[in-house]
Amino acid sequence: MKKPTMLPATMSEMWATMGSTLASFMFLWAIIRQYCPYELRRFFEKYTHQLTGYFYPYIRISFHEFTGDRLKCSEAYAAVEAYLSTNSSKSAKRLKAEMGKDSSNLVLSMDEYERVTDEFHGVKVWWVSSKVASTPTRSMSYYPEQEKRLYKLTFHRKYRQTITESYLEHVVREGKEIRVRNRQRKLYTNSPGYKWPSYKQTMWSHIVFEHPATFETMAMEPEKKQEIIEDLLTFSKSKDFYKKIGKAWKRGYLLYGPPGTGKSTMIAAMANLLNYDVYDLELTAVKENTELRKLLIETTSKSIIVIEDIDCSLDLTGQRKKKAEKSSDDEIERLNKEIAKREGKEEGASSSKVTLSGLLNFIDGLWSACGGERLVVFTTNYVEKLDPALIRRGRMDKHIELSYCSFEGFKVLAKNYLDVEMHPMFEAIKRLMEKTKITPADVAENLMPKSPRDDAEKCLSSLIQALEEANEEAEKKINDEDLGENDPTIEDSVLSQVDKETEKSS
Ligand SMILES: Nc1ncnc2c1ncn2[C@@H]1O[C@H](COP(=O)(O)OP(=O)(O)OP(=O)(O)O)[C@@H](O)[C@H]1O
Ligand SMILES: [Mg+2]
Repeated sequence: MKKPTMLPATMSEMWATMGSTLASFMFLWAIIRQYCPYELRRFFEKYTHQLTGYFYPYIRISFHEFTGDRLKCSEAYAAVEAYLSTNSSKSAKRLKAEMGKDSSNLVLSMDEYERVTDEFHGVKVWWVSSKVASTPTRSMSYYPEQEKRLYKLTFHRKYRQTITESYLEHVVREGKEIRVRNRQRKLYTNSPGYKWPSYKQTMWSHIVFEHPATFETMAMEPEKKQEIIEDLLTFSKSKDFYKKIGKAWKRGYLLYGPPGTGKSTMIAAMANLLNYDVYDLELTAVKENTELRKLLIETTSKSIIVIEDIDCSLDLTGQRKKKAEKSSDDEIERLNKEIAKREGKEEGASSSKVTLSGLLNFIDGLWSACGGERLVVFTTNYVEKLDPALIRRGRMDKHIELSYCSFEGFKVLAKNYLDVEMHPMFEAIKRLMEKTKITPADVAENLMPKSPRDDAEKCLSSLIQALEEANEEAEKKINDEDLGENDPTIEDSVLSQVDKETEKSS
């Protein structure tokens, strides 16, 4: 017969014994930690882990924020973060709030060291967000300790298969969808003030990308516009095709043309069409090739990497030119160097050591394949100055010329700026445009109403006036050139002007 009164006594005795055993063990462990040599401690730790693993029926999976020695933000971590942002906001008690897409909604996610439970097909799991201090690797040992964030997933070992085979896939899939839904597109730039590797977690700084340009608002020939749109859309849907042909999923565009013809505007329109982020790479702020590679690795998928005015960014021009191929460009360069010398700047004083081969590697080297789904866009005003190696197909797959405004282009601008599709003044504008070069930027400026009283007619006549002036100026220039060709006094006057300015400033 059972003695019911005995049970509580036995239980309490048992707890008491267990408590004191635990306390003794912890005391012993504290002594071991303090006095034992490192190897012996490792030995104890190893066997303690094995022992707890034997009795403790739970499995834990960690999702670290960075993979590959802090090289890249882990996609799994980002997916888990997004998944938990929706699923934890109902149950977590401490939440973080961030702005969501279009700055119109707040996105909540669990705060550090917060714990939430989730259920999947009747299986209960626990998620904890945590932080660990990471000791810097030997190469980075002069940098202070950094914190690494991670999520830990805990579940009973009998559900190992369900969790690893179905639940994790479900988390990543949903997380990615949520990320796309909440994503605010970003405009990144590499800030020149930081040294690599910096205390910051990433080499890019960003703001929300909010440029309103679209292909609809761009002034260019309709067929050319359609061709570019189709090219971009085909690229974005060709994941399997690129895999089949064994090519990294990326495409290079070279946009060239005079200033104010819409190169930068087109990049914004591309980003808006494809819903991509933009990485505006300031090449002159990059110290060396390794830094360039690091920047590349940190870019994410679905993005456009932009290098504007590539001819000005680096001395990439003429490196492979033969000496015999001297052109008038070389003459201009010589003049520029002379001016720089007189202004007290040393020749080639640029602090950037990025080389042409470093840049070529950036575009299509082995590292360029990481990330996938990316456009690389170069812009230049002087396409003929670029090294052919840089712009050959495969690197810059599509060359797009943006040129002076055509009548078709003007009609798009007139519709955008004035809501006018037909007007009797169009005929005169068409005639003038056929013989005068005017950039879309200049047309746009003239069509812009300058006061509330400015109507379509006022703006159109201002454009006609601008066109007539440009026409006169062009004719005058031609006449002057005929008269003063190869005038050596021009060079002298430029240099003496610089001399005067340098004297003044000193
Ligand atoms: N093709 C175009 N369609 C519509 N607007 C244009 C176009 N080209 C220029 N613009 C207008 O002119 C302004 C300047 O254009 P943008 O900055 O794109 O020129 P760019 O070719 O990048 O010049 P740069 O070579 O000097 O960088 C833009 O703000 C835009 O409003
Ligand atoms: Mg530009």
